[in-house]
Amino acid sequence: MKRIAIFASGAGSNARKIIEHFNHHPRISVELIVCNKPGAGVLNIADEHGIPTLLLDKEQFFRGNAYVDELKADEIDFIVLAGFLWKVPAALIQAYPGKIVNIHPALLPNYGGKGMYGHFVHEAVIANKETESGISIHLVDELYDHGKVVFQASCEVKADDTPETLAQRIHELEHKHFAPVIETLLS
Ligand SMILES: Nc1nc2c(c(=O)[nH]1)N[C@@H](CN(C=O)c1ccc(C(=O)N[C@@H](CCC(=O)O)C(=O)O)cc1)CN2
Ligand SMILES: NCC(=O)N[C@@H]1O[C@H](COP(=O)([O-])[O-])[C@@H](O)[C@H]1O
Repeated sequence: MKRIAIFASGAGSNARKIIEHFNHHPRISVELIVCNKPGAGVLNIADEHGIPTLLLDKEQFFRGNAYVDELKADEIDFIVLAGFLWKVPAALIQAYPGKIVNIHPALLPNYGGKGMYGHFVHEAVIANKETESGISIHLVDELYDHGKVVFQASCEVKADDTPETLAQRIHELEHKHFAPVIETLLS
C-alpha cells in the first residue's frame, strides 16, 4: 500500500477530493493530513474522514528535522502539497526525492514563485489581461514552482472574470485532475 501525506494550509477542497478518490483504493491510501495553520478547514475534513493530523511547529519545520523522522515512522511514501503555503525545506525534499508533488493554480512557468499563491495568482492573471489560465502539477524542488511539470490543463479567462470566478474555474480543473495524476505517478 502506498501511504500518502497531504500537506495543506487552507480550506482543503483539493485534499477532500484526493481523500475521496483514494477511499477504498487497493494500492494507495491517504494516511495523514499535515497543516501549518490551526483551525484550517482541511483539519475538519481530516476529522470527518478519521484521518490523523499533524500540526507543524515552524521552528521544528524550518530549523529542525522538518518532521522527516515522524513521516518515516508513519511509513509515509509520498507527499502531496495541496494549498500548502510554506516552502518545503531541503531536508524533507532530500528525504523524499521525486516523491513530493504540488499543484499550482496557473500555467507555469508564468505566475509562479514567492508571493504567487491563492487569489494573488488570479489577481495577477486578470491584471495582465490574460485570456487563458489553468493548473500545473509539478514535482517539488528547493525553489518555489521550479520542479518538473508533470501535468497542465488550461481554461478560459473571461473579460468579466473576478479573482473569485476564475478561482472557481481553476478549482474545477484541480478537482478533476489532481487525484488521477497522483494515481498515475504512483503506478
Ligand atoms: N520547496 C518548495 N516548497 C513549496 C513549493 C515548491 O515548489 N517548492 N510550492 C509551494 C506551493 N506554492 C505554489 O504552488 C507556493 C506557496 C506559497 C508561496 C509563498 O509565497 N508563501 C509565502 C508565505 C505565505 C504564508 O505563510 O501564509 C512566503 O514564502 O513568503 C509561494 C508558492 C509549497 N511549498
Ligand atoms: N501556490 C500554491 C497555491 O496557490 N495553491 C492553491 O491553493 C488552493 C488551495 O485550495 P484548497 O485548500 O481548497 O485545496 C488551490 O487552488 C491551489 O492550487
